Amino acid sequence: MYAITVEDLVKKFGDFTAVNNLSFNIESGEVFGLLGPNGAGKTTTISMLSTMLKPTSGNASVNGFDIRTNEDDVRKSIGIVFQDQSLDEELTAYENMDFHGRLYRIPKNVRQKKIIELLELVELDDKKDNLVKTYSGGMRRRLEIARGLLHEPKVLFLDEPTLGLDPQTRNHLWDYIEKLNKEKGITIILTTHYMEEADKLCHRVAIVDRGQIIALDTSEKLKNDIGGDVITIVSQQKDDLYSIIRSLSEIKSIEVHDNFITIGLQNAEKHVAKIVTMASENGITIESLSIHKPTLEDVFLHFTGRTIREEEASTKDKMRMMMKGRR
Ligand SMILES: Nc1ncnc2c1ncn2[C@@H]1O[C@H](COP(=O)(O)OP(=O)(O)OP(=O)(O)O)[C@@H](O)[C@H]1O
Repeated sequence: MYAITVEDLVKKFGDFTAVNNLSFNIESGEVFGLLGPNGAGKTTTISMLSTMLKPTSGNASVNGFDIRTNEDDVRKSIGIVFQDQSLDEELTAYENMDFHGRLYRIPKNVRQKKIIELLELVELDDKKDNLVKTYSGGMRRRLEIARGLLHEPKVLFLDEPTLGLDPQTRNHLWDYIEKLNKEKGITIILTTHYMEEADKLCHRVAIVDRGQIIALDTSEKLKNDIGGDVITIVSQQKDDLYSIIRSLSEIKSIEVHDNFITIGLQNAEKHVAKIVTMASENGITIESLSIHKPTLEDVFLHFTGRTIREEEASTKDKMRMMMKGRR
């Protein structure tokens, strides 16, 4: 059974198309990732699915409810944790949860029990009476996730759940997200520009670029399609090198980029000497050469010819954290 169906979904802001004809389905109980660089249209997509934004055209349903005509039922059946923090710093964790539970009109006795159970799940029960302003970034994010689950949604939307968190806290949060999915069977749709996050957490990944899905499958399958290993060669004479080695039968894929070539092939270490010899015999200088197992970055590069621009992403992280610090 599908928790989410999306058909030809489009969102335009004036002349600009932020989401361009997306179609995909998410199985009930799946952890599904939208992976892509900043501005790819990930947040816009989940904003439409959570009924915070109206689509320009197309159809989608969440838990069987139409996002255009059945907004209230969609909202009641989902939990949302968006990028911008929405906790009340001057309240305790328990009070933040309680306030949310009242908004959803959860009866007091059920509410009290559920709050403790969820705070235990994210291991914040012993800090429940501390003010949120004393919490670390990771604790706040855990609390937001617990709060998003209070009304027992079947589907949870997480927009960049670990944005700006340090690697250790990020790992920790991944464990909670996995636990939620396994223990509670909640369908999770998350957006991320961290490839390791999509790789680690998601059963299937949709790689999004410029408003479109450019690849969708399990991370394993996406990476296997590139070839068993990837050789990256930096050379000023990349075009010459390309023409010399392109017809080697062991090469599964070969692409020329700005100042380097990527080659997908099985058992790279067996063939690398031959490639270097061919280069040298033809007077081609290799500046550097590396071999690695394919990552989702390679998949992105393969489909778009660009990298996911981690640098740009991390600059944006820093800006966001600075803005949060100022509040
Ligand atoms: N309200 C809006 N008005 C005009 N343009 C918008 C609006 N919201 C988003 N956009 C544009 O739509 C594009 C997609 O934005 P979106 O936030 O969905 O990207 P994203 O993949 O989630 O990236 P990020 O992680 O940076 O949020 C961007 O170019 C953004 O500038």
